[in-house]
Amino acid sequence: MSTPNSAPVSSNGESKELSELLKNHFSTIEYLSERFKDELKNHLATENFQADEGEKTILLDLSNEIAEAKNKEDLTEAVHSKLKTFFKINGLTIILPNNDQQTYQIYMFPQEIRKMFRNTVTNEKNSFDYSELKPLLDKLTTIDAHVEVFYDTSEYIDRDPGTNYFKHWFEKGWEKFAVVSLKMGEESLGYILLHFEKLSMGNLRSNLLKGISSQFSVALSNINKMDEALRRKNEMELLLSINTGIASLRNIEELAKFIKDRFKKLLGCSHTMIAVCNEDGLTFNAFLLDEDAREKAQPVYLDLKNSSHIVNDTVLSKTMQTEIPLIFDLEELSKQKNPPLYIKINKDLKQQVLLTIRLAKGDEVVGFWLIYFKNKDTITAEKLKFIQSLSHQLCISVANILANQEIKSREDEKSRLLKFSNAIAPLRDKELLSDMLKIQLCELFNISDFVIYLLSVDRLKFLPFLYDHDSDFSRDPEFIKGLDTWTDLPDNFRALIYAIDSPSLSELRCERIHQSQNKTSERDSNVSRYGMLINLGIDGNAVISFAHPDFKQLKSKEELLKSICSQISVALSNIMANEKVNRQLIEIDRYKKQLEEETVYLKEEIEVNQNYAEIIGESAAMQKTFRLVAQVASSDSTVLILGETGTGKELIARAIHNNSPRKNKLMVKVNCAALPANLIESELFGHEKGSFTGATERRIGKFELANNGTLFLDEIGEMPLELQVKLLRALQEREIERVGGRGTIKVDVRIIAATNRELEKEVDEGRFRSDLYYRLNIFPIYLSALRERKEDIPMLATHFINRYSKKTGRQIDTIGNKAMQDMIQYRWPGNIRELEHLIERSILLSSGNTLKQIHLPSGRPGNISAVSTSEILLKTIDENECEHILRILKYCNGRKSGPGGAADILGVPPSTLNSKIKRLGIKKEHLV
Ligand SMILES: Nc1ncnc2c1ncn2[C@@H]1O[C@H](COP(=O)(O)OP(=O)(O)OP(=O)(O)O)[C@@H](O)[C@H]1O
Repeated sequence: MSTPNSAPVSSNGESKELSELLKNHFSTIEYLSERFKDELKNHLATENFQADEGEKTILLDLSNEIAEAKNKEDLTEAVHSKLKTFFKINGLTIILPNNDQQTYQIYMFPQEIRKMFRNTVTNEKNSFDYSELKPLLDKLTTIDAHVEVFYDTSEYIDRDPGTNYFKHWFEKGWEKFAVVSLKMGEESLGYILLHFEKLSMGNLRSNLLKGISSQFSVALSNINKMDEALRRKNEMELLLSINTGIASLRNIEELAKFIKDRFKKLLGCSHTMIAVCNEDGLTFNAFLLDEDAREKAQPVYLDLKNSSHIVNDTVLSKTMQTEIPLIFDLEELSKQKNPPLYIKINKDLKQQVLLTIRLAKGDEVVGFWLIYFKNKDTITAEKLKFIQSLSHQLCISVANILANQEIKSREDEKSRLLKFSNAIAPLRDKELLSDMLKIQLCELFNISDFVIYLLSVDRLKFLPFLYDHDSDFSRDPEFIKGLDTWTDLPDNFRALIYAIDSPSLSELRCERIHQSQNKTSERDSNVSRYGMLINLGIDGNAVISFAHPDFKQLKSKEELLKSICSQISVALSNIMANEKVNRQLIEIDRYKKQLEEETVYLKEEIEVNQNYAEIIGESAAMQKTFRLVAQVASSDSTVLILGETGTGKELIARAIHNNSPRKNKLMVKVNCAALPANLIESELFGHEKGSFTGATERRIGKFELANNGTLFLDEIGEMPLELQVKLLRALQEREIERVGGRGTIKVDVRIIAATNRELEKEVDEGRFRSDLYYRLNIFPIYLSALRERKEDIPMLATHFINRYSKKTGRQIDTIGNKAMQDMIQYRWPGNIRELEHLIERSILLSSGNTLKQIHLPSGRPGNISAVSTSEILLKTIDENECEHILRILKYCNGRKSGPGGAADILGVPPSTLNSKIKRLGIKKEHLV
């Protein structure tokens, strides 16, 4: 027959074997029953004792009754009735050893006696120490029992303080007792105590007593066997049901419920705990804690669960060495210095005994089962055996659950990694990646903030690359300043970086890089910084630094963190590659735009050069101008060209540029009057993408475009005051800042400015900054109005007739006298531009080879010049200009643009005319 140890029920696959086993048990019980009667008879027949016929009859009679006995109670009743008849005993007690063979139990009383004592004495749980009866039992052993020896009950009263049985007997008047030893071979099965009142003491007739003892012993032995078989059967059944139940458990909660529902009552324990050894083999973690204990011992109890404990204590190290359950006295254990938490908690919970058993798969110790009892007596040898059997089932269940947990956590980890990867893979923008990393890292690791630093190849410098935009340090000016700058690593941080050769979690407790991060950590002293190296392949390395309140918790997720860092590495490499491509695209785009703009300028230049190839003028004023141009051209000096509109300021500016060392670079023109005030800054200095509404792309400004060339600021007098400051700064610093840009850009530009305004007057009236005026007025060139150098008119007229004849395909060789006279008399408020335009127009309207008529404004030649000199002297240039524009507007019926429109006649672009109308305050009503 198998024992629970030799046939542990370990899996469903073995249940067939169990059924077989149970069948065997049943047949054993039946077989034993049948054998019992035969054995008794044989025993009597083979026993070599002298008995008379009467005794034999009694014995056979008893034998029959005993044979009918199904259990110990029946047996007791049978023996009692016979002994009462033959030996006139007053009472009978049967003492049986407990399984430990160390203690005994007054196991059975006949019913009659129980009634007699009104059930004040029972046969339940009344073990007493062997030592109390030792002298008596020793004597019995030596004299082999079957004797007529009477003992005084009174002598044993004091030896039995726990149960007081002897006291009861004595008080009943049973002053003597005799002992009959029950034996099977060498095995002691127990004793029968026969109680007598002194007077009724009779002859014990030892042969008969010996026969009864033998019969009783055989019967008891068989009943014991039957009981054992039954016990094993029950145990097997229980194990089978536990096996079936436990095999289906998939998680800790189910196991906890199973233990509570199935084991606790069975074992009679208060609560249990399962501890699982960690991979290091030196520590364990509470795997399953009984909720009954949890309710009583919060929150210390949770500490037990959330932290690792050392296996090498007095209890668990012993438990580890053996497969049998061990029993510890909690009182004793708690006396040791710094007892483990699981001992302390349970001592406080008033537990008396700790029973431990290891949970092992072969030689591998998976963990421990700790069972707490309030009372030591509840633990019986059967329970110990049973617990040992259960431990195998439990170990399998725990191993299954751990394996499930492992599979689940791997699956979780995989799906987290997948989720993380899906979340960051499509991101090509640093800001978006930073925000996504913050969300993901928070969710996965509960981090407070993070920064990713790129490390230079020599690991001597670092650059903050991605960071948590919500963190305190992201607002720290020191941190912001370092964002675009490679900075030397602090010594302590460098040492740490050198120490990390592969990605692993490191504490950065003393190695914080930025002061602001220190501040964050100091404010919340529970938060420390940690770091991990990120391998970027050919791009070198980076370090992720983050704040976290719990190193242990973080450490437990180190593997996941490593995987995440690998993913981050891919994302960083993508971003860096993307940034590189973007930078190159921007650069290409910039070159493209520059080329486009340069092409436009070159085209203009070709066109303008055709116009400006020849500067006509023989007058003294023009000769003076030519000299000045020659003087200043070769230098880098700023030139200020003054003169009425159309006097040739731009022409002179180009002449200066074309004769300067910068002639192979661009001369870029900015018409300060033609641009809305809010766009001039962007026009001059450029802008970054998104710096203002409409700035959909980054654009370089005229300053950058004119780099190494000349910037011609036409109509400088129209520049708004607020921009004059910025212009002045650019001229002084020789560097500009794009609108919305972060840094400054060095430029090497020669400035030529022009205006038809009297700048000094503008300065006096506060419309022009004096400092800018002085900055510009380094080399002034004044161009006289055409009316002041009328001697140039014939040459200019001839020049323009030639140009426009060719252009229009007309063959005009000469100009009629009248037309020439008209032109000389005319005042030319629009100066040479007006002359040029009138000639072009007149050519178009003429016929024949001679230009006979010049179509002067108002159609009345010379009428404009018919004003008196005194009238002219009393007017300012602005008043004069205002009047002239008004006159032309009226002439054109208010039409400003298009051929024959006011701008066309005045020889200015419509935008210039508009700004002049605005500046001079000309309104529609003035035209009436
Ligand atoms: N001395 C000159 N010889 C030939 N053409 C001239 C001369 N001066 C001016 N022009 C012509 O007159 C026109 C106007 O000249 P320009 O644009 O240089 O004048 P401006 O003073 O800059 O005018 P505004 O102040 O309105 O900008 C141009 O077509 C230019 O070629």
